[in-house]
Amino acid sequence: MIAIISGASSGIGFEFAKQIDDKNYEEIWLIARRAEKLNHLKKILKTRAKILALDLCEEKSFEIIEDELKKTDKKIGLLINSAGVGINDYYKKTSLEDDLRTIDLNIRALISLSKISLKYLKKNGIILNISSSASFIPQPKFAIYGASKAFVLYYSRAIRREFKDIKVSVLCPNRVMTEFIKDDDKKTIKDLGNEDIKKLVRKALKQMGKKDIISPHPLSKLLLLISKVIPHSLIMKFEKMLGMY
Ligand SMILES: NC(=O)C1=CN([C@@H]2O[C@H](COP(=O)(O)OP(=O)(O)OC[C@H]3O[C@@H](n4cnc5c(N)ncnc54)[C@H](OP(=O)(O)O)[C@@H]3O)[C@@H](O)[C@H]2O)C=CC1
Ligand SMILES: CC(=O)[C@H](N)C(=O)O
Repeated sequence: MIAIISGASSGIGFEFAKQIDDKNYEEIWLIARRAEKLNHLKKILKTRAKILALDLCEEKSFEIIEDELKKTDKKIGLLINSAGVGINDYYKKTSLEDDLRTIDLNIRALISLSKISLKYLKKNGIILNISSSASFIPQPKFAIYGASKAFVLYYSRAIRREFKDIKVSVLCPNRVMTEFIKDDDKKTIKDLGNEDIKKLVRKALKQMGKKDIISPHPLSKLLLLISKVIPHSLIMKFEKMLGMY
């Protein structure tokens, strides 16, 4: 049985790889562009790792992954779609190229990897998609990213209900200090909701498959609740007053 992690070269994907190291997978497949970071991770892991240094914004990467899956006799026990990008800025300031890249990675790559994996997932295998607390309400000054994560949330919840033999969960972290967070983003009110990456991943591994939405941070939980009971227009107005956009 193998585990596949996209976005394994840093941040949340990297932490997942470390924490599943003792979970009896025969192999962990590590996907991201930076081969040197993946090689470093491979050296740390006790489990045999396969490095797939690929750009998931390129179609041919998925052919390569599928070829590898065809070659192995092992089934997938766990697929973690963690690769993701996002630019925290006003829509008029981001380039179209970056906007489309966000969609390509956060949406197209995630559904491509999931679709390819379906045939190779073992009975009761798990797909864990990484969305975000930014998926709960529209995100002025983070519009494309927030919308891409709303896609991941809705898509994951929907397909979970279609499958009998595959478990799908969606993780919605609040804010995690990884390479994702740029220096300019660091000092905001969002700092109040910073997650401990180890704790986040530990909880996700415990709840994946069993729970539909996994949102361990108390602020994430609160935001999810608020997003269900208070009109989004009012929440965004409040965020404006707090200077969040
Ligand atoms: N950090 C945060 O506050 C939060 C993050 N998230 C989500 O968690 C996920 C992981 O983010 P995080 O770990 O924080 O960020 P990082 O920037 O640390 O990790 C992103 C990962 O995606 C990979 N990646 C980026 N572009 C590509 C590409 N074109 N092809 C293949 N891999 C790519 C990167 O590897 P490489 O550069 O080597 O290709 C890296 O491994 C993302 O989906 C993010 O949206 C959700 C909520 C909060
Ligand atoms: C980067 C994230 O996804 C985070 N939840 C945020 O909204 O800052």
